[in-house]
Amino acid sequence: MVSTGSSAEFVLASASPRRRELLQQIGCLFQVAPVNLDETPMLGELPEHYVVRMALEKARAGWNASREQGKPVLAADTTVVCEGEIFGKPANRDEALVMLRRLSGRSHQVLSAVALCDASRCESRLSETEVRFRVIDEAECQRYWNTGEPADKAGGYGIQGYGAVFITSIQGSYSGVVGLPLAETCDLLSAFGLSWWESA
Ligand SMILES: Cc1cn([C@H]2C[C@H](O)[C@@H](COP(=O)(O)OP(=O)(O)OP(=O)(O)O)O2)c(=O)[nH]c1=O
Repeated sequence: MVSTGSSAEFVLASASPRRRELLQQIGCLFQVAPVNLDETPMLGELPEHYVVRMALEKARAGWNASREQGKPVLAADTTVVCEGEIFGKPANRDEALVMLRRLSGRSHQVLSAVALCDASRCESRLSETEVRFRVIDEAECQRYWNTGEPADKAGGYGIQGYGAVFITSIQGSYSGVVGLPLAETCDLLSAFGLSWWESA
């Protein structure tokens, strides 16, 4: 449950409703305090490096903003990788349509990193999932944009929404594609002595 005050075991440094819902799904007690960072990849940065760096930077920024509470801070980053190229959240309709056309009829990877920081350390875990799209035609790309779903999602689609109709196979972590890989997240929480469904 999202809790306020002393019952929260950690802080989630994220504005993503998906990350909140996934943590609620496994019974975590946490509070939410989003951070705002520049998410531009560095020139030539490898996708794996980028996504882990972003998750660690968000968790560190969250820790710095709330350190007086002394609670560990969890953060995550999700990116779509198509033919080696990083697809973040589309800036506008045209960018979303370019992404959807590129994803059509081929496989891509979804990388999700989760990071946890406290006073003494910051650690991260990385999840990689292979997702295959069927062919999507131009009219479908445009109709999909009009649903409003692509705008705030890496790669311009949501597996948990209408976007599911494009997906013919997935190998890896469903929760990782949605934005927070739960097996890796629980491993990280355990490493810091934090619980999940025991608190439900
Ligand atoms: C591929 C995919 C991404 N997404 C979302 C998860 C993330 O919220 C978003 C990727 O952007 P992120 O930059 O990882 O996260 P965010 O900006 O939404 O939130 P914050 O940085 O505050 O934690 O895309 C889905 O919801 N479904 C999907 O199928």
